[in-house]
Amino acid sequence: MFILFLYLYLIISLLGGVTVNKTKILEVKNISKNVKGKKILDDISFDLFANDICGFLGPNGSGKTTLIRILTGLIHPTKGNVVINGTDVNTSKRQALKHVGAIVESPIFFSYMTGKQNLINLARITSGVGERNVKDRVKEVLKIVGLENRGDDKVDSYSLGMKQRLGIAQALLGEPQFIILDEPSNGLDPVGMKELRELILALNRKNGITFLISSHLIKELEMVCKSWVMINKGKITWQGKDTELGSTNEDLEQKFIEMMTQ
Ligand SMILES: Nc1ncnc2c1ncn2[C@@H]1O[C@H](COP(=O)(O)OP(=O)(O)OP(=O)(O)O)[C@@H](O)[C@H]1O
Repeated sequence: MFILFLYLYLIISLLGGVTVNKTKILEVKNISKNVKGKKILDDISFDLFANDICGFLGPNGSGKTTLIRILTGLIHPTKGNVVINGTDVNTSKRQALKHVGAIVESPIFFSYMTGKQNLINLARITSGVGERNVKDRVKEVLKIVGLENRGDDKVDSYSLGMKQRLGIAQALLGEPQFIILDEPSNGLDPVGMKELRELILALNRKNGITFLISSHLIKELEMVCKSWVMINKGKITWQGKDTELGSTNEDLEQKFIEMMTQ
């Protein structure tokens, strides 16, 4: 009898463990956005759980950047709520975004300064890293993104891929649990895309960082993403996990094509 109870206890504990890992990082609840009488987002809802890498896929003009601007508190939704780590972005923006790093559109740097100087200035203004720790943290993030040997060079000598990695270094300054990237590989060559992909996968695996990555390029996302939210004309057309797709990449492409022709 005791063994049976022990067995049941172990099963319940294990199930409990699974539930703990299912921490909700992001809740997008019935978001709509109207601009100048035009409905740009229409009742968008989805959740994102810890340790996921979610591909936010949609054709040009489908509303991806608008939603990301809402998630990062840059604009308000017309209706609905965004909750990050249990805190509403609309009512407590600072708290909600405390452990969120984001690159919305292209990261902006002063090109006449070095990568290191840019990061030091940003860390002082935005990251909440104490002055004594700023230089150490900057050194750390430059190493994580593979720019430790280029930190003393001016940003205008960087390739686009390096600028994008510097953008991720910037997003990492505040030790985020969740990173939002809007079209991160825009304009990158295959080498830059590969480096970015490897960086995202490493940050997810080693540091447990959750990602939401928007793009209109399936090929770019399919090698890193574990779940998907697809939108077209401001509405979700499909959302699900990799495991819900078949074993081939064509399944995802097929979903995207079906979505485009709806
Ligand atoms: N401030 C604005 N005023 C008017 N229209 C806007 C505004 N912001 C966005 N839109 C329109 O909303 C739609 C969605 O734009 P959004 O930039 O969110 O799409 P997207 O999916 O990010 O596109 P892309 O992949 O081309 O970056 C577009 O038709 C765009 O023209």
